[in-house]
Amino acid sequence: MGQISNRPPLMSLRNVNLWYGDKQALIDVSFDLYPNEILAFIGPSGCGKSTALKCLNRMHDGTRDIRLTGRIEMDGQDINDPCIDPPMHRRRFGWVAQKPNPFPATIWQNVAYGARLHGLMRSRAELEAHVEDCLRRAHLWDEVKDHLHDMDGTELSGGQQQRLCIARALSTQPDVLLMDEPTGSIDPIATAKVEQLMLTLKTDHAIVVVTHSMMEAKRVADRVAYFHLGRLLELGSTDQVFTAPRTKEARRFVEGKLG
Ligand SMILES: Nc1ncnc2c1ncn2[C@@H]1O[C@H](COP(=O)(O)OP(=O)(O)OP(=O)(O)O)[C@@H](O)[C@H]1O
Repeated sequence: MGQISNRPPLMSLRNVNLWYGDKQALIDVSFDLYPNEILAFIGPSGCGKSTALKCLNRMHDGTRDIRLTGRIEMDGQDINDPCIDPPMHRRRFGWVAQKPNPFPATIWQNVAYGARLHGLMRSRAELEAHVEDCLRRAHLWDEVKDHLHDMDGTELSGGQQQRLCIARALSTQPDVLLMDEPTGSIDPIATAKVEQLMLTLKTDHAIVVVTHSMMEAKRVADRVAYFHLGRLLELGSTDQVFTAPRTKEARRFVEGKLG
């Protein structure tokens, strides 16, 4: 499945099937996720990209009428094993949604929340330094440093809000960032900033990004997974999937003939 480094995979999915009630949304999906890579999920609407993303951090837990078979491992351990504590598992992931969704709270509180919830910092001074570090890593510090406590996250521009959400996602010191169309509702300049940020963040995190933008996948992804009607039809280097797709469905999609 297109190993990209000598390091073992951080996550492995094997023969994963998922049903919403009677409807099967994922069919026999297998792939590995490596540390420090950006893996993009592409494919037509409704093909299972977001569903696959949510399997990684067990975001489906608690959703009614869902059934999952197959095996999902992280660091070699079955993530759905009863001995895994779901909140502890979820802490290893940062989630960034399409629409920026900061909490209706100050910029500082938005970023401090995750670290506080999980008791990650030992003192107020450590927490202050951590909030600054997350905001710097999200390329937002210089724009907000004078308004950490007197401005709500919701008062920032759309692009700034999305970088705030990324800073918030970094707060729990995740191994993996899951991004569901992170530039889908921001303007081109803000998009360029978020894409640049993703390329910086992969030095410390694996990133899985769902995108409808072929250009974005080409600009940021190391590997691309093409989903089609619930199946992962093709997985390869970004260059291979875009220049020499192996399946006719992926070829039609990257040529813009299948939406
Ligand atoms: N909570 C749910 N309950 C029932 N069916 C669902 C649910 N979520 C998704 N589905 C269905 O599962 C299939 C896969 O949906 P999913 O959102 O994963 O696709 P996607 O590739 O991310 O789509 P898009 O690109 O439009 O966001 C679709 O047919 C969708 O209607």
